[in-house]
Amino acid sequence: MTDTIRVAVLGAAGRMGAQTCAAVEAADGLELVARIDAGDTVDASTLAGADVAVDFTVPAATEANVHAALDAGAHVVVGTTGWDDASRGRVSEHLERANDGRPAGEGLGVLIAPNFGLSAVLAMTFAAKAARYFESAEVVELHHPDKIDAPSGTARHTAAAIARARTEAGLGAMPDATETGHEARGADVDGVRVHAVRLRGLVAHEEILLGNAGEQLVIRQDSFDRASFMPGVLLAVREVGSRPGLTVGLENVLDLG
Ligand SMILES: NC(=O)C1=CN([C@@H]2O[C@H](COP(=O)(O)OP(=O)(O)OC[C@H]3O[C@@H](n4cnc5c(N)ncnc54)[C@H](OP(=O)(O)O)[C@@H]3O)[C@@H](O)[C@H]2O)C=CC1
Ligand SMILES: O=C(O)C1=N[C@H](C(=O)O)C[C@H](O)C1
Repeated sequence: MTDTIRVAVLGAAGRMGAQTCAAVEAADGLELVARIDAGDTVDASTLAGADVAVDFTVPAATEANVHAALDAGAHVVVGTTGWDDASRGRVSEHLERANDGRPAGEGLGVLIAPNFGLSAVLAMTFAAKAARYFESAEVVELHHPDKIDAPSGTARHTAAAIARARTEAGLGAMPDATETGHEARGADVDGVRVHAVRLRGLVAHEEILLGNAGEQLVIRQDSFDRASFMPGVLLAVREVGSRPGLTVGLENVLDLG
């Protein structure tokens, strides 16, 4: 990369995309070279020489955007939700092909972060650390009602990390005597119950409840404004070029992983 990092924003007219364009324009050492939105093609021409493409679009479009940006030779930072093992695997394979033969450390990178907010990244990290000590754990995510996916990507990432920690600690299934009304118990993400609230006035919030006999730990984070995501987005834009391959979660960039 040159000294100035050229950035293209995909989903530029959206809530996160618009805020990201403004943050990039205001940041030292970054230059906004393209605003891409629904209906636009993603290729070398529309990316306009971008070193890094930032995707805040929709779950149905994000994977194709990443492949297209990689084909155009750009690193990619992804905030969009909707990723699973299969789609992440396809991106990993694409990166292996694209980076084959490049000198070590000079390959393309993709950084997918379910949440760029520091409070959210820390809440997820703390929850994963605490999980092994509690018999029960449930996740509640609360968002603005214009959000199209549920549960949130953050809640899925949190629940998956809790489940991994429980498995590593040899914990079994959580106690739950429910016999009727299973639909009221939320989504099951790797054996962890996740509940989604949609409420006008909210932005993005998460609560992780951890319980033992006679005690409870509640870890809560609140993004009251999308400004909370911007330091993480800018950090990812600056870091992705020095992280060839696929990185999932900003905790890895912050050395919290
Ligand atoms: N990682 C993080 O920290 C955060 C992640 N998110 C996630 O980011 C995503 C975007 O959220 P948000 O900004 O609120 O959503 P918005 O709906 O406000 O923005 C999405 C934008 O993407 C556009 N778009 C749709 N399809 C394409 C496409 N194929 N190529 C380019 N642009 C397209 C939409 O256009 P149109 O409206 O015309 O369809 C819209 O302008 C969501 O998945 C959300 O969960 C949100 C906040 C923080
Ligand atoms: O749609 C949103 O707003 C958000 N989406 C991400 C998610 O699904 O986790 C991140 C944050 O929660 C805001």
